[in-house]
Amino acid sequence: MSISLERLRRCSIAVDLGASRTRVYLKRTGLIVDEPTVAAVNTRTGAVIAVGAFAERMTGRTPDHIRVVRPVAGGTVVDIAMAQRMLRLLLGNKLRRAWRRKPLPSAAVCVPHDADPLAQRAAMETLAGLGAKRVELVDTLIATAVGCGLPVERPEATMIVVCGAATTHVAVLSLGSIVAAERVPVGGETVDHAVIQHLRNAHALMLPTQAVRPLHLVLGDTALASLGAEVHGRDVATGLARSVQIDVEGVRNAIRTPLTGILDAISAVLRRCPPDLVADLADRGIMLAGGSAVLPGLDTLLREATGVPVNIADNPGVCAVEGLGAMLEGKVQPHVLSSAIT
Ligand SMILES: Nc1ncnc2c1ncn2[C@@H]1O[C@H](COP(=O)(O)OP(=O)(O)OP(=O)(O)O)[C@@H](O)[C@H]1O
Repeated sequence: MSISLERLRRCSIAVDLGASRTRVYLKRTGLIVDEPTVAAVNTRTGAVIAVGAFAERMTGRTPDHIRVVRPVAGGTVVDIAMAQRMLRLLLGNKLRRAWRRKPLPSAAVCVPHDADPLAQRAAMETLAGLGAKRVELVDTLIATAVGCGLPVERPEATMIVVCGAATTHVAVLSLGSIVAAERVPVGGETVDHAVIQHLRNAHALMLPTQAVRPLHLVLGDTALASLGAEVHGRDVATGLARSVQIDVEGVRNAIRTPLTGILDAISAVLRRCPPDLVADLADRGIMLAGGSAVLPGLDTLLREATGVPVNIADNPGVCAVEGLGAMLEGKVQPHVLSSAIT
């Protein structure tokens, strides 16, 4: 995936279509959309009745004729038509105004490092269907590294761990390009399922998916965690509503188990790197990005297992689209990404 920085500067919007959230950056304006990648459809009429946060709130609470769908899975657009309808509604007037200013615009879109030609094509068609005359594809890892403000242009190793909803990417970058990268199917959703499974086994309680995030917030705050937390769900046996006081340590362990997959990916990447680059990482450490970077205990787990410093990016969820935005605005010097972007 090699594209020209000059062509990127001609793009008017940058899009990051994630399995969990969709982010859009409009040139000279900034981030204009940061919403869940969700649409609610009336199956009788085929009409999209809600998108984004409103549609996400409907999950698990809809009557038979309303279906909540996610057009992106694992970083790949799986339903192009639905992704276009969702984007159109999320952008609304903002898109029309931008399109009016520049009638033949180009758009840039992030795609996973290992996206196959079909996945790349799906991302291009999604944006082309919105009226973009040219669509530039940029590796999500490069965009995220730029968005985190990492000195990727230097001849020394930088390790980035991008922990999203469905997947985590681990990569070592040097001289503006990716030396080694690995993807594991572990992310925020995997952790949510592990927590739900734990409460089912330990407390015979079925927890709604939307109740997991408040639990993460409690676990991430030592003072709140020491007070414990009460969760509401459905009793597995009786089917009735029930509340339980959770065992904080048990939930923490449940979260830690799937996260060990990320450690395996880090080891695999390090094994493929030349020794000089691995030595650099002892000082520079690991940069954690992606929405799940703030999962309680992830940074500590990585720090303890690798023995190197681990930093969480500021606004970890939006690093990719902000990095892409910086390329559109011409804030990235050509020498910075000389080998990844020609
Ligand atoms: N405060 C938080 N605590 C725990 N998890 C969080 C928090 N904020 C976001 N997440 C998790 O981050 C994930 C979303 O991350 P991100 O926005 O990077 O996803 P994405 O880019 O759509 O996913 P992918 O990269 O897999 O396509 C969700 O699974 C969500 O549960």
